[in-house]
Amino acid sequence: MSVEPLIRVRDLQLSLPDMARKPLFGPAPRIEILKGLSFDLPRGAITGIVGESGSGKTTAGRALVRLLQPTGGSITFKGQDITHLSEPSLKPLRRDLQMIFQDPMSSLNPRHTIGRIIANPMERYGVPNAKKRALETLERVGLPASFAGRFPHELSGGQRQRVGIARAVALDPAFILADEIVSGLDVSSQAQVLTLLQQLAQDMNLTIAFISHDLSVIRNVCSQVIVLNQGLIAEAGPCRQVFDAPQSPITQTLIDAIPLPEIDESWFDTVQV
Ligand SMILES: Nc1ncnc2c1ncn2[C@@H]1O[C@H](COP(=O)(O)OP(=O)(O)OP(=O)(O)O)[C@@H](O)[C@H]1O
Repeated sequence: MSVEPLIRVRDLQLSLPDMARKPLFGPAPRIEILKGLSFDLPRGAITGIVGESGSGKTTAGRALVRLLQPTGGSITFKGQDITHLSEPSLKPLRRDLQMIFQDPMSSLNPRHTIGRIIANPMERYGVPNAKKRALETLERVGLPASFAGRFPHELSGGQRQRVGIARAVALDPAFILADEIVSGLDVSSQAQVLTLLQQLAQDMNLTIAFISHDLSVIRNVCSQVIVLNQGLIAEAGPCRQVFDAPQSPITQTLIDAIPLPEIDESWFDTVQV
């Protein structure tokens, strides 16, 4: 018997009004952004969603957490069809569907302390001992509890991203959408944040959709990958399989774009041949 995935997506379609082409009178024509995506997000797995700019990654992610309303197909979460749920009906599910964004500086309230930023959502959901849990969660993401009294601008980019992760995991969600969360970080901070995310996913049995335009990042953290191209799935499968034997020219192009590791060319001059 196969295990039911946490999220099941079937023939997902989404169109939005194209305001750039709106006539003076009458409605704007619609632009088709997602043209029929079908995939599963297995429980406890990190699934990479990759593709060139404009391929529909962010739109697909926002549809998954129902920040956007699909125009066709279905999204099933824990066996429940959430495709057309109204905002009040979605409310009890919101705690389970968390997000981490690319730019933690703009997603963290600059006037709130780190402790408040992590405790606030817990208090909203009536989680007991929110302040104590906020301190514990800070330590869980590798930051000292004393950071609770600091403000976002007093942290480095990598530390701020850890706060973004802490705020999401403090709610003990089932699913996290991570949209380009390491794009703004230097390479060593990137590696640390990715290791943390993997560790948390394992410890907490989190299901994560990890959006990135960078296949090399996906390769390091994800067990399966979905390659998007112009609102369609170009290829999907276990990460290793997709990397080792890409079936789509789109995937091959993304693989070819991965920069080679830097080579110290002075080394060649010292080698005796
Ligand atoms: N609100 C909107 N109105 C009209 N078109 C939109 C809207 N949001 C996105 N689009 C278009 O939908 C397509 C997919 O956008 P999306 O942001 O999902 O792509 P992406 O793969 O995440 O790109 P990037 O890597 O650049 O963030 C793009 O062509 C974009 O211009």
